[in-house]
Amino acid sequence: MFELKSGDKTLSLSSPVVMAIINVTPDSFSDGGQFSTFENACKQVDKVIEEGATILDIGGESTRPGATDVSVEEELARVIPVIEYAAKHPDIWISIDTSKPEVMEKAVAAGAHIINDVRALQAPGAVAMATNLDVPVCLMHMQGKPETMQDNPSYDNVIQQIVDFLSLRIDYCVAAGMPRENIIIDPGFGFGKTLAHNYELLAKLPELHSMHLPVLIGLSRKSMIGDLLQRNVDERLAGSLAGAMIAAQQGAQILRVHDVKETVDALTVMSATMASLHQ
Ligand SMILES: Nc1nc2[nH]c(SCCc3ccc(S(N)(=O)=O)cc3)nc2c(=O)[nH]1
Repeated sequence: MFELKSGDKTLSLSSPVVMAIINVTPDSFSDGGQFSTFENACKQVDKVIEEGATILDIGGESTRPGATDVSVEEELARVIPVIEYAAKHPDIWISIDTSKPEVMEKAVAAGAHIINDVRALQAPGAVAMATNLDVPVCLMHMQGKPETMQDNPSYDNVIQQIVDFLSLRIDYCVAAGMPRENIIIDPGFGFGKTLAHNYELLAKLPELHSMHLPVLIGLSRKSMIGDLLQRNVDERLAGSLAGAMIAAQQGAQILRVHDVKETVDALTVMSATMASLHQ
């Protein structure tokens, strides 16, 4: 099965792992920026580690629909102190959610093990930087850009176009010298997709396995849950857990979530069930 290697660490992905969302942004869509202060972010780090998170995804730039860009300096000022704090925990894996090469470089120097780029390393210098850093990289599909991606998402064949985009990005990265084993793929729920596109994507996740790479998915508390259930962002736990379990059943290896404790419990029930098949 798949495993991630970063420095002298190895993470087995033989069963799904939980990636905890740590937003260090004042305008995060889900937590109303409550973690915009260093202290709150560190409290959240401690909480999700206690709850069983395997990876922390630390982000200083909100990429929710309508979000605007943040400067390199501002992004660094937000994320570096939190990465340094989290890196004190020996066993936790740390992912930096960024598209900027400078942030990637300083985040890895501060202790990050994985790069998570919602723009699939399309920024100038990003492929070279990620290749030189030689850490696992998540390449995600987004149609358009956060400011406008939800204005009118349209596809002829959503899953095929996502597979084609990711294949192109993978080929480009490998051609630049990145080991294919460093790559994680992600269809980008909510990044330029309608409600129908998101559910078709969830249903057809197995089609991503043709790429023989680990799959990361992030649907936690997103509009595909909220719009379907007509629920506010703080009432989307049950829907998010249902989506996470469907994704795990469909073979996703990394689940990016807000609600760690609940997702870990749900995954434990699922993994126990699957384990019984191998006895
Ligand atoms: N690899 C990876 N990284 C991620 N980082 C984020 S931040 C979420 C931004 C957002 C919020 C809300 C909606 S919506 N309109 O669907 O509710 C869309 C995007 N997400 C992901 C994801 O999925 N993968």
